[in-house]
Amino acid sequence: MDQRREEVEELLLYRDLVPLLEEALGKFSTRDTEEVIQSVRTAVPLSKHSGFMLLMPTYMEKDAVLCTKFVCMYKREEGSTLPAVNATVVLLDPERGNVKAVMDGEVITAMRTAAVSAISSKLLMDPGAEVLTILGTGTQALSHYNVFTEMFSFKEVRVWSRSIERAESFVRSLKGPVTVSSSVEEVVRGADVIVTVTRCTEPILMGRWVKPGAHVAAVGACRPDRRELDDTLMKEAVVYVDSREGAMAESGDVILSGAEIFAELGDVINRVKPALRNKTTVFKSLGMGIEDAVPAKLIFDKWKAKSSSL
Ligand SMILES: NC(=O)C1=CN([C@@H]2O[C@H](COP(=O)(O)OP(=O)(O)OC[C@H]3O[C@@H](n4cnc5c(N)ncnc54)[C@H](O)[C@@H]3O)[C@@H](O)[C@H]2O)C=CC1
Ligand SMILES: O=C(O)C1=NCCCC1
Repeated sequence: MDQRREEVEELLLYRDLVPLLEEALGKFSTRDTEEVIQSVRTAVPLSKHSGFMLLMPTYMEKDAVLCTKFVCMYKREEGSTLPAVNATVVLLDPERGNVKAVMDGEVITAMRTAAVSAISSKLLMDPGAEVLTILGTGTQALSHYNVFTEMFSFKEVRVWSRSIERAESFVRSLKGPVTVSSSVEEVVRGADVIVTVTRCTEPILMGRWVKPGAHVAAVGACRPDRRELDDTLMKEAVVYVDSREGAMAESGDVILSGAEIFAELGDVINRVKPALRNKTTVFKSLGMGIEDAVPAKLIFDKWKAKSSSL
């Protein structure tokens, strides 16, 4: 079965995905190999094309899910029409090893990443949070806007892009009211939740601008030499990650700042570590195979139910 983008879009809904991902993050953090086997992903450099291919195999024995994603990420010049991220998700039968489904991975990557950031915010933001800021105006910015406005009731949403024209054009594609700026400082001052979804390689978010007690979901800078956040923020905030091993291998913000990792999101879900909502918190997201395996099973099960009812 070959699931195209439109089909994935039709079958994958945040209201189904978010609780399943929360459960899966908890299972991952137990490190029980009967629940989840997922090593740090393999990164193959595509030097000629300024990119990487990431291979992300995952096995969830109890849930009978065997899955892998191939995702290629590239540095792109501004205005390039080529994709920055291109992904395919493959679901296999764990008993026989045959391929059950090949799915377009772009929507899965966009939605599951945003859903995990929303879970981090649900767990770690001030419950009275009113102001959301999104830094970036690409694919992830849109999926984050969609799930954050579906799950929470922010009074104000702000968006930043280096180009004010791009920010304005992004905002025109959204439903609700959003303010825009080309100054990072202006949009992050006073924000309760800040989402960083850029392809920058040097820090753009400075700790001195961040309101004490704010929550930052840091999604870009997924290579050991890339940054989105400065040392002040990384060292002053309480740092949560999706996977400790992943963050120590791949996150420039963690590795180069020398910041200490306090917990995985799954530790908070499992109540092994506290959610320090009154402190400034950073969730450093890198993405993990389990976050693709969960939506792949969900999409496949829904597709099967739909097909058998026809
Ligand atoms: N943590 C995770 O699970 C995942 C992380 N990512 C990462 O999230 C980031 C965003 O991904 P997409 O939205 O798919 O990319 P995109 O290309 O659609 O959007 C990137 C945004 O960053 C901006 N940008 C580019 N270079 C910049 C720079 N030097 N400084 C500031 N802004 C810059 C662009 O104008 C655009 O608004 C990327 O770094 C990507 O690698 C993507 C998928 C999953
Ligand atoms: O988890 C993923 O999928 C990705 N992570 C880092 C950037 C490319 C996609």
